[in-house]
Amino acid sequence: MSELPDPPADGFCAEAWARTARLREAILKLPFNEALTDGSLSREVFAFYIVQDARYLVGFAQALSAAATRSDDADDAAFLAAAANAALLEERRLHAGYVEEFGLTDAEIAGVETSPTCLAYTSYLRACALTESYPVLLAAILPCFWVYQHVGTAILEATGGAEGHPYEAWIKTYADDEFARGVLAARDLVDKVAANSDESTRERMHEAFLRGTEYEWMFWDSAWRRESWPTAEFRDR
Ligand SMILES: Cc1ncc(CN)c(N)n1
Repeated sequence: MSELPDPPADGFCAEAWARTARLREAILKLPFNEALTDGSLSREVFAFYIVQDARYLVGFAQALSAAATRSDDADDAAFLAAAANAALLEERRLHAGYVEEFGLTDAEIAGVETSPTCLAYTSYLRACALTESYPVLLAAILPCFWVYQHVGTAILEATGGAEGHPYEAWIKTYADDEFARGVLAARDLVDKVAANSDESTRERMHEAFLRGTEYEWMFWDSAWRRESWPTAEFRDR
């Protein structure tokens, strides 16, 4: 691992991270992440997660693109637009590798309904993009970067480098220095925007950061349960 600069010890992000410590601990202890760590996670559950996540990434990239259009700083807009591009191309390429490895057909993927939690999380990000201020939108997006880096790094450490692990590519993507640099850049941007916001906006940013982190917990939990719509049996089509 190369040297990465230390993130600031104070500011919005440090406080948001401290306020969500218990939730993050709970994320690492989720059955999905424990099974991902010890390699026992079934292909069926991981495949379900991959299909949902590919759909999630479209909503995430739309929120990032919306944030890019709302930034009046050219460098920040370029960072957000590049992050949207990376979510749509690089992360979805990772998914495509698993789709090929598992031999999932287009028909099988199309047959998996978008889960209530996946729809709720992407709808939340899209709603923030449409109705919230730029600082609150950025705070809602940040857990998508930061929590994944945290989980990827924790699993890499727990597996002693993930060599030969069944989910090695996934673990290494999110524990990678390049991904960590993106997280640091996102944190710098959020800290800068928060420092220029008033107190009530900063409080709304904390609420959005918490909500995004809660959705991260829910996303892994819903994948573990292969969540479906409890109302599906009442549909007339
Ligand atoms: C649900 C979710 N959250 C975050 C990430 C990392 N971009 C992701 N792939 N999926």
